[in-house]
Amino acid sequence: MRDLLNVESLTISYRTRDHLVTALLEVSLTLAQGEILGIIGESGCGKSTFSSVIGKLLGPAGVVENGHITFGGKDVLSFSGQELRSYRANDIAYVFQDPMNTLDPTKTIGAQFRRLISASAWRQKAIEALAHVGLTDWRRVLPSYPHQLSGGMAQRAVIAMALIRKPRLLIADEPTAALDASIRCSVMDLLTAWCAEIGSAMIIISHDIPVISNYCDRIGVMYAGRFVEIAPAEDFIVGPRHPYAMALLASEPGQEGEDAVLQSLEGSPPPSISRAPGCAFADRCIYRTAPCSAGFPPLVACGSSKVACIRLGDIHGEAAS
Ligand SMILES: Nc1ncnc2c1ncn2[C@@H]1O[C@H](COP(=O)(O)OP(=O)(O)OP(=O)(O)O)[C@@H](O)[C@H]1O
Repeated sequence: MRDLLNVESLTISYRTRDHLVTALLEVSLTLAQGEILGIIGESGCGKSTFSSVIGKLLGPAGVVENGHITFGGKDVLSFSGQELRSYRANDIAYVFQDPMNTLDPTKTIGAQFRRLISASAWRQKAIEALAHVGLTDWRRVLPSYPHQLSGGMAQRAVIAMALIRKPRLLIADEPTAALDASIRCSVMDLLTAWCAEIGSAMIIISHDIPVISNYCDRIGVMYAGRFVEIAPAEDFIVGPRHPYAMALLASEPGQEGEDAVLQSLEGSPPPSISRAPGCAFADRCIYRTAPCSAGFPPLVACGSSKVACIRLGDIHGEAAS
């Protein structure tokens, strides 16, 4: 499969009143056309920064200190004016956690579709898009204001608006976290089915590991501003390699051992992302040794995965290739 997105050595900070706060450190990743990548990691590890910068949506405090992003071979960070507008309108789309923050509360759903589609056939296209996400009662939905819809209906309308222009990449940041548990699967089903139909790649950010493992081709685990493991979903779910990924998975309900006791992930991520040498997870890692503090391990191939840990051979009895 051809590459759609290429992120190379990306380092990003936020400017605060008196200093720079690091958010991403030397992050590299490739996404193929049509591929679904899930990103997991505790709060503050850089997931939202990573997803925002792909759309050049960092905001005025964000500083790209280093690195490149190419999308379809074009240099995203150099986009401005019409080129940036066209990229955001046609190539990528976002679905965020809370549909009420995405939709304009002062306009009906119909008016919001009309703003998106300039063609005179906007109504028919909107009806078809709503049907795609299971909202067949368009006579009710189109004249409704967002607050007149349930959370699930509003998120389906957001998905319809995101996919109606057939983006090449959809970024879904916690797309079902604000929805009732009973409809999460159906919303994920329709989101991924529609992306597959139009050949759109997806990046799904979620704290929900079962969701990520069910729907994604690959899983990227972030810790303190870096990817520490990137693995095919089916390999990851049966055997994560990085100690942080192992601990994350072991702390998931359903992963209790024979004693029926769920392991907890001790400690918490660093309050701010440090650029000091050494593995950022070492403080919490049961496998740490003195060399872990010497320099950050790069992501290296390990079977079909990439893992950033110098203790891989000792932990799993296998050498990184
Ligand atoms: N506007 C900002 N100004 C200063 N620091 C910021 C800003 N936005 C994010 N950060 C910092 O950048 C780092 C990465 O944050 P980011 O929001 O990308 O993480 P995240 O993994 O998405 O977290 P969450 O799961 O809570 O959304 C954190 O240390 C965070 O405090």
